[in-house]
Amino acid sequence: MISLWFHVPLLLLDSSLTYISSGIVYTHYPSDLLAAAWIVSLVKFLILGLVSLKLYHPAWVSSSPLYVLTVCLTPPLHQTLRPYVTSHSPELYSGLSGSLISHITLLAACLIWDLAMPNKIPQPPSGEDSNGKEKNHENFIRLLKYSKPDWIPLSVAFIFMALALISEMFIPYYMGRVIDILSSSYKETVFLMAIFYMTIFSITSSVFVGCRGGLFTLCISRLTQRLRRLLFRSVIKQEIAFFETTKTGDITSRLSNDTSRVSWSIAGNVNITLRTLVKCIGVYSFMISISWQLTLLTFLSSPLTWIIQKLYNRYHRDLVQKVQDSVAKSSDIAKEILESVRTVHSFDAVEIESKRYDASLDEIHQLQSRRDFVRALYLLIVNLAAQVVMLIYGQTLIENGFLSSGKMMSFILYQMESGSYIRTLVYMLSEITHSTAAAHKVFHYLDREPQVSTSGSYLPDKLKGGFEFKNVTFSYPSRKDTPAIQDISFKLPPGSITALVGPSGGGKTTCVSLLERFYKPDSGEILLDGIPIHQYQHKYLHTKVALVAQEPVLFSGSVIDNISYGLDSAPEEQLKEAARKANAEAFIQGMEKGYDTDVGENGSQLGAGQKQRLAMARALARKPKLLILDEASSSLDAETEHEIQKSLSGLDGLSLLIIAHKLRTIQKADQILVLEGGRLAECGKHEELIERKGVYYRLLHGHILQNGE
Ligand SMILES: Nc1ncnc2c1ncn2[C@@H]1O[C@H](COP(=O)(O)OP(=O)(O)OP(=O)(O)O)[C@@H](O)[C@H]1O
Repeated sequence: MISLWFHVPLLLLDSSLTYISSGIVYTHYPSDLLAAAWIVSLVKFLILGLVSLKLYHPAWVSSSPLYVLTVCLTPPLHQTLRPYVTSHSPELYSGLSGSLISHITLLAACLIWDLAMPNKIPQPPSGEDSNGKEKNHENFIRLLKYSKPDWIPLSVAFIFMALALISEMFIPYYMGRVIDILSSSYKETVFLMAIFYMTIFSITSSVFVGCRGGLFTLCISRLTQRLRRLLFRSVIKQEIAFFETTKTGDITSRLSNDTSRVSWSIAGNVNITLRTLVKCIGVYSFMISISWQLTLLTFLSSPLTWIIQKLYNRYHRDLVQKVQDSVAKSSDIAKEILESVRTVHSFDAVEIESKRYDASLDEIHQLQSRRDFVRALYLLIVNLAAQVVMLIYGQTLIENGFLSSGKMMSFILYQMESGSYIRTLVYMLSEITHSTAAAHKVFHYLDREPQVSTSGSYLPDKLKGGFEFKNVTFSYPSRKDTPAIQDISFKLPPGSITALVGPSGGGKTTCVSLLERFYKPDSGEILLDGIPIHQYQHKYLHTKVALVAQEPVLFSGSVIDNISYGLDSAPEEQLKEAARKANAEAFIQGMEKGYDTDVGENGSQLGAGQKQRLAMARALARKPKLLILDEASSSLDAETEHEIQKSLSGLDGLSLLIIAHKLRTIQKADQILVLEGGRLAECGKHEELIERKGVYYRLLHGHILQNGE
């Protein structure tokens, strides 16, 4: 369990280092054993930390630098706390005994931990983790590339950032000078100069900060917009199955939350990280120039801050993820309820649904409160830890005349800033990689290729319009093991009328979806004039096959906008002609603004029959070769239905594929295809099928009994 190759070299190196460095430091600095102990531990940490990285550490030591840090911190911490606990003053450790004590204590602690909680032993990083880090790195580079078009405003922003930092850094320095002037011999000109410089640096830093902030915000919003545009284009072209297996909430959350998160990670977080890094360097230079001893003490507290920050980051990140998930869940619930508001009302479930939404809001609130509480606690601990040690030691330096109170004041101001910079740096370094995890989700959609290819390029000069299903079998992606249709073959000759009938679940809609290329057949082929439909140019095919669904979707906008939907340019006369054929002209002209009347969101200002006729006009406006009417006349009265059929049958070369439950309307069809259980059960004319007394006969018989027709 205990790896000799890890512990023995560390122990030997530790004791030799303690021996040598103690000798040097204590001889040069005999008056303060405590400070010397901390300096020795810092030196040891730097050397041992580097060496330990090269040693293979046992599985139960989660990280070798952490192990070394604990070993190095134990002696000076012991020395610091000793006077308070035992009233003995700090004393010199001999090299080997000091190291042995800390190593043995730590080993014992590890063993007890190991025996008490074997499952909590951290595992060495797996290949998957390092892969993940690599991926994050790649994502980060890719994001940088997306920011390339903004390189000019970004560069200017960085220049403003540097100028703002330089100005900011002089402010605490001049504050200290003011205090020194006030507490020693007061000279008005010197005092006024110090105040003047302070004012100038304050003003310039504010101006530069404003310019920098404005430019960064501009770049962030431009990047967000760029990502959203690309993502939307990529998502919208995916095949229908993608939308069936992916929640809409998931997609909208990628579009709204993740894209802006990603932009922040690149422009925002990189800005903050660089700014903090430069500030850190500047602040520490000023601090060293004031007192190197105090600066060293601050450095020593930095690892502690670092560990606390690391732990906090991990916990905080999980919480933030949970908050995001619960927000997405809550908006999914709201969306679902609002979309089915009619059902909610008709079942009088308003109260139940309101409570369901309330519960989701409560969950968000609880998680957010927990996140804020943890943050407050963490800030308290971190600030206390850093300040106390430094203040005690600073007081000793002032008493011994090594430091003026003004300089101490400047130092405190710098030190307060430095602590927050270190925390920000650690936070940001992990936040950048973490935000690129959001980028990973965005890129996943961005890089996704539609499973149903839209790359066909065949554009015939002339099209007869004969469709054919050849041994087509298909199962939906969500039900791979149950085929929706099996080995179906039939032909739709140009200019013919075909009816698809059959019991519910027989596979009628599936055939239509395959014709529309919403899905790709698992086997078999669908041909148009003898050529597989996937070889035709996507847009061309969709002008030749038009669908009118039972509940057509209209878009907010005018009547004419809806009829011309998806057509790049179509003469107005062609659109009106389509409206006439769909028997829609009379009701359109009866409306206040005629063709310019707004139909409302999803055509809410139209009745069901009007919507169907408008959808039919939209389909006819593209001059299709095959018009699919999926229960498309269910909301029409018999007279309108008859009118439409009459005008459609007059269209040269147009084939009709009618899915109808009203079997009366299809009796004149050239062929009737009966689908049952995903198979083609019967095929023929109405009279032939009646004679056969099969599925169609049973369906018709049942239908007559039901409707009394
Ligand atoms: N999106 C889908 N995902 C998974 N299975 C589906 C999907 N759509 C339909 N199915 C299944 O495929 C089979 C054929 O369904 P289809 O909708 O094509 O039948 P239909 O004859 O049009 O029925 P109806 O007359 O009720 O509309 C059914 O078993 C159905 O449950």
